[in-house]
Amino acid sequence: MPDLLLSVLSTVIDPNTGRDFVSAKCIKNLKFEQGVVSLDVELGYPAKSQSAAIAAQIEQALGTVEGVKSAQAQVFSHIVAHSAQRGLPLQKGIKNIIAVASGKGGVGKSTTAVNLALALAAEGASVGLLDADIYGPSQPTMMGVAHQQPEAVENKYILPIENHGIKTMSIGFLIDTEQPMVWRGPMVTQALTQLLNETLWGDLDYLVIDLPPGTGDIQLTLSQKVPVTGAVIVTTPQDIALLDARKGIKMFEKVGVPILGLVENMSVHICSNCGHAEPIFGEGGGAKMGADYGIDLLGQLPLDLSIRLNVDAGKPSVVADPDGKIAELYKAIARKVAVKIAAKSQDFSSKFPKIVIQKNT
Ligand SMILES: Nc1ncnc2c1ncn2[C@@H]1O[C@H](COP(=O)(O)OP(=O)(O)OP(=O)(O)O)[C@@H](O)[C@H]1O
Repeated sequence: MPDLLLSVLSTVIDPNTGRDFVSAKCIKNLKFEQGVVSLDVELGYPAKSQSAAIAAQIEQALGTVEGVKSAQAQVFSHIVAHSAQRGLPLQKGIKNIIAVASGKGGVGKSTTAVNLALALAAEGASVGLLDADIYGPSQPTMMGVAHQQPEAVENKYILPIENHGIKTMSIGFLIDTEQPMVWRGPMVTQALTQLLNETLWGDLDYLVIDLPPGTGDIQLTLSQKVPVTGAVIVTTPQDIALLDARKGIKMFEKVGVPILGLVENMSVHICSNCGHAEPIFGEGGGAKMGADYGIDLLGQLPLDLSIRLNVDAGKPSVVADPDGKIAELYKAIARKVAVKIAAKSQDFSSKFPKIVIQKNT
């Protein structure tokens, strides 16, 4: 019987990965007793909003097998650590780091980063958000923690600020944003490494880093020093933003950080009066760029007043309207990001070449 059950299960396709649950090694503890099948389904990514549907899909397939009276599937997620660029040692307690970047400012990188972090948490993961955007640290406002100060522990560590179910730390808490950029620039890499290392994050499945916009020295150094599992690039459909986004892609390629995909923000404007959709910044740019570079388009967000109002109010769309259309778009992006990470290597060996010094005899 178990063989027959497994062969039926091997025809059931996971809607998130496109693979069947058997070859993806998700099926555990399969039991068959007196006509009752029970099994665990282990997913490598968080998908709380879909676990009931996945269980139903599996139970229904098993229910068609002759001799099966009932089937019960328990769906849960088990998120593991994946290797970072060039075998950089991982951050203690943090399984995966996702960098959110953009080629230029103002394309909605921070809005995407915060909603992505909250969507991963809504899907059941433990998540942290590190705001490294030196030009305009906006996460304290977006997360509704603008006037809070992180507490120091033993004069050595700092506690992240918790709200909406995730832990947030911002470079805005450390640097003086009133200081001219020329002062802040050289300090930022050190301040950021310090923030990453000295924040008591606890155990995290994912840490989302909101990088500063652009592709200058700061970004390059950060993407060399921070062990990143993968990067998400945010762009608007305008040509110029896409040109800048191309520079972002090149930068990550240079330092060996895998690109998880592209988010096209402000894709279309939906008129709040008549519902008419208008592609103000052009159409299809993200998809075309994705195709040119072999990068996936993870999702498209409309230019929607509620997205701005929600982040301004410190309650991003994923928490302000968790079952709404916008939250659904962010959750779908989050699942795609997590699925892509789950498919990555778990080989933690260093990719640096070994240098052997031989003595001449
Ligand atoms: N899809 C959207 N619909 C409507 N408004 C949006 C959308 N995405 C972002 N915004 C708004 O656009 C502005 C810029 O967004 P955000 O701060 O996220 O961009 P950024 O790329 O991180 O900018 P910076 O480079 O300054 O850090 C914000 O006021 C935000 O609320």
